[in-house]
Amino acid sequence: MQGPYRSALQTGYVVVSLRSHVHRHKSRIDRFLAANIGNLGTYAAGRITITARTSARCLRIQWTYKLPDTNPSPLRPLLLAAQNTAWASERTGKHAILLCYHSMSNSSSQHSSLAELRALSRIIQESIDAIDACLTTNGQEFPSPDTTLTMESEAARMASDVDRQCSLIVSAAYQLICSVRSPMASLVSVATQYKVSAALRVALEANVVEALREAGPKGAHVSEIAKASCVDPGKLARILRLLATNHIFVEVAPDVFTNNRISTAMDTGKSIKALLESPTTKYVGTTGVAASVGHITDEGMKAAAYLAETLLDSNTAQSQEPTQTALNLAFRTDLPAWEWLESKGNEHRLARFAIAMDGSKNVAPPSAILEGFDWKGLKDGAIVVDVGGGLGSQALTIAWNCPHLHFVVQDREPVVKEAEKFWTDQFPAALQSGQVRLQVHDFFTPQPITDASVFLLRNIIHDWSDKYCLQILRHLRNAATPDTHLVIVDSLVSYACEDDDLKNIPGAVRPVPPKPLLPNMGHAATAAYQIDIQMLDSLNGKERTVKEMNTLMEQTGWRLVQVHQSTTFSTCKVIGVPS
Ligand SMILES: C[S@@+](CC[C@H](N)C(=O)[O-])C[C@H]1O[C@@H](n2cnc3c(N)ncnc32)[C@H](O)[C@@H]1O
Repeated sequence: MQGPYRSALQTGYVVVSLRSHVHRHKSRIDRFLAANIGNLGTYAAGRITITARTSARCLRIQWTYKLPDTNPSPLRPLLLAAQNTAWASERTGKHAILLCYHSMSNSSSQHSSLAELRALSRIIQESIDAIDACLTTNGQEFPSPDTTLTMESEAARMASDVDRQCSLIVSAAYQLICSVRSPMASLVSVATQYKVSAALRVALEANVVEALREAGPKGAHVSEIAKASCVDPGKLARILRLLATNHIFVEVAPDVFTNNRISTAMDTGKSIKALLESPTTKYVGTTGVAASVGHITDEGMKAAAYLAETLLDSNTAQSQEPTQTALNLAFRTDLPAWEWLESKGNEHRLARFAIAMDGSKNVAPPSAILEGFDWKGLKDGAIVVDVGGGLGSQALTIAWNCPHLHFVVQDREPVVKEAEKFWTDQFPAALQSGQVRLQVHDFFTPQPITDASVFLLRNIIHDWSDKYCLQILRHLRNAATPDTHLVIVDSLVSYACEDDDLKNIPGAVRPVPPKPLLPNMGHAATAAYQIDIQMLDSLNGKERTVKEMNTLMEQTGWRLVQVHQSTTFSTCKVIGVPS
């Protein structure tokens, strides 16, 4: 045994340190591994495979690996293959030095938890390096948190490679926080999160973002900001301080606040004068982000407050009915959420919800609806029915990109009225030419379009319990031709553990994130699980797993043929054909 190996073994580590090309040392490493550790891995100049072992006490391998100039992605196979392995890389010029720690079965728990912290921090570092490489290649800048948000300036973050690395960072960073913060502090932090939500709604309704925009880059004292509403300045300062402490707004001097990138995401773009003159049209003509924040922090949060009462009451615990939800309890109504939204006194909520739904397309890249299904490959004049299409914003994106298709956007009567205004504003020619038709239709009744090429259901299935989804899907199946495709667009939720059962469904398996991240990407995926609870508390609906979608299809005469996975909210696709 040569020097460094022997001394490392004596201290509980094996160190293979190679400062030049790996392949030159292959036979030496293989001999060493065979003699000391067994068949741990094979090496080649451009490719490294590690097989996880449980019998090794502890292995640390350090070697140089020649990287392409810009992209460190060849490191990924190593990451995926090295089960139970925390890893990291540092880029040094054209070479990366990888450190790979193989957990020891007899290592102390204190040591392994520190190794986990290091592993998480390395994932963050590696992802930043990868973002750096992508942006350099694309000639883009990463958007600074201190700048004002525009959709164009988000383009760099939305590029799929960058988006994936950002998700890894979010997942690792939150796991790191939960690992280092005291458990009591973590629980209290989570239990009091609703205070942040409540404060956010105050800032939204008090027109703070718009007041700060008008104040300019130096910001404004809270006594000025408070003039955009009737909120007491002293109380508003406390609201804004809580938000600034959570990186929404910046307190630049005592009681003086400015906008930042996150706060400007809910800028309606309107003047304070216009907002005060016409508060009911606040969200009209906006991106929908402010409307979403309003919807979630108003009826969403109030409904969630009654979740335990609903789930633990034996009268409602097993219910699949949209009239026996936490929202029903919170707002003391017997109406399902859709009818409640349409009832007198809720006009502002209905309008806000429609705009929020339309704006949800901005959370994902605009092209998200176009991915995972071959819209362009549909024949000339093929009919796409956007079932429960809301204003029809998905149909609009497809129509812009596929002028050879025809569309029928169906919804409830009050929504269709809103949709008429939307299309008249956005794409009047499509209405005039008949390329797009708006149709009042209740999807619990027989489907009138019997020659559709596609039935599109975006954010519909998640609104309903199984009992009702079966009715919707059966009506569509009865109206389908043998060539009709069913395209369900929703957020597919994964288990928070590994799931080997998906391998037989094309497209269903998601890339496995590096350990020790959770297999479902943890905090980076949390929005889907939060929306799942929103579906539960307001509709008795749910976000589903691939298997749950498959079961619904099997029971209604559809056969699941393809899944298109995505980590962004409401952009997964489950595609079926008549069975
Ligand atoms: C969550 S929104 C989704 C809207 C649209 N698909 C989208 O992705 O933007 C659900 C839609 O279902 C509609 N809806 C609810 N019940 C319905 C019914 N019985 N028949 C038709 N549409 C209905 C609602 O009015 C609402 O527009």
